[in-house]
Amino acid sequence: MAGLSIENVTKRFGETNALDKVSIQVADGEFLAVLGPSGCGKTTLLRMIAGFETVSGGRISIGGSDVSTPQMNVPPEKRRVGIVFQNYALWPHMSVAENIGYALKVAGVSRAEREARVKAALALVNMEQYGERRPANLSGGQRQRVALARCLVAEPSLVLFDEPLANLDVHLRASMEDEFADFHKRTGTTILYITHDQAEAMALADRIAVMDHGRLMQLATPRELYHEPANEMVASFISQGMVLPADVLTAEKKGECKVRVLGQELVVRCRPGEKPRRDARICCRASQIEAVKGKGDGFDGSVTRAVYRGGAARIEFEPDGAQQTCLHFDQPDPVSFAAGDRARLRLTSGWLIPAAGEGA
Ligand SMILES: Nc1ncnc2c1ncn2[C@@H]1O[C@H](COP(=O)(O)OP(=O)(O)OP(=O)(O)O)[C@@H](O)[C@H]1O
Repeated sequence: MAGLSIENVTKRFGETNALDKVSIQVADGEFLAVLGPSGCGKTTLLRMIAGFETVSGGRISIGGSDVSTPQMNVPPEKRRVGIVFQNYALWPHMSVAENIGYALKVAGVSRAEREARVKAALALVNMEQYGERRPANLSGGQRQRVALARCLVAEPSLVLFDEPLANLDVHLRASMEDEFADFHKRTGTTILYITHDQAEAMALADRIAVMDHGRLMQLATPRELYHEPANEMVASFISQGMVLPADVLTAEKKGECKVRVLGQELVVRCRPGEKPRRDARICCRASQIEAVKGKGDGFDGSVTRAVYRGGAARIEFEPDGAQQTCLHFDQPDPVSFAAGDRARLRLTSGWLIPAAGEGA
């Protein structure tokens, strides 16, 4: 297996900057997810790593050797990059074993070696007993495992997953997530996993690269993305974080500072070196909002929506004088809030979003 280095990569399609100076280092054996909304450049990045697309600027190297620069492009078949697509593209008239061994056959690998490698690849995805089956007689999850085995048989230096679970139903997705995680643990394969599903990325990846409009917004562990988003996009994209205007009142001390938000003063976590400033933003989570009884510290407003979801209700709330701001939190049973109710809320904590330009 090998590491992957993406350095300052830019891709232009006419006027469109599909990727803009993206840099991502994937360590040998790491599982890295690339996450972002539709059109953020995920597929373009994957196609460039695989060699199907040239780079306009920057450099891509695999295992320390350059494979893409504006001057040269190592062809896909010479990169030893495996790809698992969302549509498995298995040959229906071939058995599972034939599907997996086909590329080896075309490459002139002897029958004995082919059989041994197909058997080993089937074992890697826990499909030893299915070699003689036709793809039509497999479940969606099993087909995806065959597609993975077919990619592994070529002994790739890294494996790219292109939204591999997008076609599966919810239950199967969950069990395939477990299988992929297990597979990664067993084999130590370097994996770059493209998805727009953040739950999937969080469940699987060591680190996640969040992209938006062709730019890398933040590259961090799932926990860090959730607790310490580097900018407003990541704060609101990951787990529906709420972004609220704030004034920073005190300088950072022991990773915290005092802010004023919606008229309430509170202490939030922050990066080292933060200084008092106006027009800042904090990110807060549903679990950091609570109802206040009486006239304690907090802010008044109206409940705009209460949706019961079994065991708890999601309450949406508009603070007085802040029409653009919608807060949401969960109220466990017994649910008392209803649309139209007046209420007083307070924030219990939050994260001060670094000022623009402070980097990911
Ligand atoms: N061949 C092309 N010619 C022109 N523009 C392109 C081409 N391929 C991609 N783009 C543009 O580049 C941007 C990034 O597209 P890309 O397909 O990489 O996004 P994505 O994140 O994979 O989106 P999705 O999740 O919807 O597949 C988009 O604005 C897209 O319209």
